[in-house]
Amino acid sequence: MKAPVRVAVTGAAGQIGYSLLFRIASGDMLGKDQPVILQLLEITPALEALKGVVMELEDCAFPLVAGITTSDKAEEAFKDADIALLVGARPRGPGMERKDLLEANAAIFSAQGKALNDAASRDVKVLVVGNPANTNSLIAQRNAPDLDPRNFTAMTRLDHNRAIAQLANKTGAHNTEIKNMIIWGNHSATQYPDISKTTVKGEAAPGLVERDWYENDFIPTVQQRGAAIIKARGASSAASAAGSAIDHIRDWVLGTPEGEWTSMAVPSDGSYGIEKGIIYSFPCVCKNGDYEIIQDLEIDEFSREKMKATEQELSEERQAVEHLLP
Ligand SMILES: NC(=O)c1ccc[n+]([C@@H]2O[C@H](COP(=O)([O-])OP(=O)(O)OC[C@H]3O[C@@H](n4cnc5c(N)ncnc54)[C@H](O)[C@@H]3O)[C@@H](O)[C@H]2O)c1
Ligand SMILES: O=C(O)C[C@H](O)C(=O)O
Repeated sequence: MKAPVRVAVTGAAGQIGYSLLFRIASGDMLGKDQPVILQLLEITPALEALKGVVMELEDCAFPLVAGITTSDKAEEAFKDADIALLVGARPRGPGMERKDLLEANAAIFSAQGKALNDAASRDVKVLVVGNPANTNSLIAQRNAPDLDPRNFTAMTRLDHNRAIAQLANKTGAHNTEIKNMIIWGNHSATQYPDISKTTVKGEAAPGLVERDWYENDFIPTVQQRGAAIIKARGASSAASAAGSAIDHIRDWVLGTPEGEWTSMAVPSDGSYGIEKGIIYSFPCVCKNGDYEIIQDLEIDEFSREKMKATEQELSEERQAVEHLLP
């Protein structure tokens, strides 16, 4: 039996939490042979609701759950955490952009960055889901100077999966027959879903769809999918967001499939001329518990412009929270 992995989840009584926890507990994230200890963080008024979620987790009698703790103190929830899923934050409502949440949510991520710095495992892998995810991840990272800055990531896997689903619908292929999608940049309406390197059943995707569909249907649909779900559901995506968080961590820990990449928002190292330090989504491969940005992909003028626009937005977000970046 493997030693249990400590997984901290914030916002554990929220809508994403309600889907995410059960999938982690069932082994979807770290494997069916990997026991987990769930360390759940909520704000004090939500602890009662969290108690109910824990009762349900207990009632599933999951073989892989080696322990569950709850707390309203970040240092307690992050104690020795190997993985931290930072979900707890305010979601947007209709008519809002994700960056409208920056002010409301930024304080959460500076406090949680400090708590991770003080309490988590020195190798903790951090995924920020709470919006605006990329810049919240930057805030947490900069408040955790003793941790590896590369281990602070944000989620664009949902956008990646959405893009695959759109292209699968259009081409009549199955999701699994679509490889090497790319989401560049911010988890926002400026993100750039790029199919220029994507294959569908081994064939280059750009040759299979009309350019007009790609530019005027596919790209805006993926960019606006979060808003479309809020409009239809009256609440932001939850089960699909949880599923993508599972995919992001699973690939990071257990590796991406041979010959394929995924999209992860990670600290830019200057690859593709993107400003160093911002948390920007790149095509990444994962191996041995680490990720690497795919290098040397050819970038045409159309792509360059779109990559720059989303970089620009992230630079502006960074400037807006400068006072929270020690
Ligand atoms: N990156 C993505 O792709 C993606 C996708 C979907 C949602 N989101 C974002 O995820 C976040 C959570 O969404 P949700 O639908 O679960 O929201 P929700 O309101 O249902 O749940 C959020 C939970 O976080 C808790 N919380 C608030 N402040 C906290 C703190 N300081 N510490 C711990 N917990 C805290 C709340 O009490 C609540 O239970 C939102 O910001 C949403 O916009 C991101
Ligand atoms: O769109 C939102 O505000 C929620 C989430 O970021 C999403 O993409 O579904």
